[in-house]
Amino acid sequence: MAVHGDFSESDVRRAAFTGKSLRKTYVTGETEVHALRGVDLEINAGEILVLLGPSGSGKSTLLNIIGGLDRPTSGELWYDGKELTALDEADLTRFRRANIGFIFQFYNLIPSLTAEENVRLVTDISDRPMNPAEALELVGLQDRRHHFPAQLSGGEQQRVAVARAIAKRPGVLLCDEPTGALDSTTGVRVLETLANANRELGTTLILITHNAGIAAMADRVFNFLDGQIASIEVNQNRVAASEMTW
Ligand SMILES: Nc1ncnc2c1ncn2[C@@H]1O[C@H](COP(=O)(O)OP(=O)(O)OP(=O)(O)O)[C@@H](O)[C@H]1O
Repeated sequence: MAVHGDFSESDVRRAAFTGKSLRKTYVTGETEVHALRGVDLEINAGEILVLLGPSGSGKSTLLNIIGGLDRPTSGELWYDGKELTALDEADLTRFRRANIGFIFQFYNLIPSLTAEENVRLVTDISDRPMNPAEALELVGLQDRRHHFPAQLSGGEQQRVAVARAIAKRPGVLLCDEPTGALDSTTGVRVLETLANANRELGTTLILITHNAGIAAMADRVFNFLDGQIASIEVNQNRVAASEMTW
């Protein structure tokens, strides 16, 4: 897909996470669930990282902690030299607004707003956003910007969600099953737009999937098991999103 825009490396907020002994325990009544059991990690700025693992192994818990939506029960998390686990709520919210874009399985677009208006919701409250039209061009939807979500296919709606997430130029994109609701061809198109953001904007991309095929586009894969990173795979030869099928 062609990508236009005047983005330079200096536009990118450099990102690198370091996690030390991250634990998360959920307590419900008498029951304790150990969702993360002492996770140590390094996430490189600008990499594509895939989190794989069985249901309940802690992937979403980690993603939410990395994105500042939740806090670990214990342990430290650092981003770009700052300790996120030491921030108060207001500063954690500021970190999240400035640095993190989220993409979920279901697109969470506002039905009564056009594609462009959905993106504008984010750009209106960001420091130095892209123009919404420019963000939609990056995901190949410049011709659909005046369409409402109901007038777009599932894959197109997810690409609007990607445009919304990248429009504030976040250093990090966190994606929880971004193709879970899509067929293979449409899912590949969405992954291409994510890979484009990684390549063109230098955005660090962290992606949860149940689909082991998607791991082929990653630089590295964290394999989760029972609240821990059981193994890490390094892909010497990353496969282009456009060449993947499942
Ligand atoms: N808010 C919560 N309260 C209590 N337990 C929770 C909560 N959120 C998650 N858990 C539990 O923590 C464990 C890890 O959940 P998590 O959602 O991180 O797993 P996951 O690997 O993302 O699973 P899936 O692939 O099914 O999304 C699970 O046992 C889950 O039931």
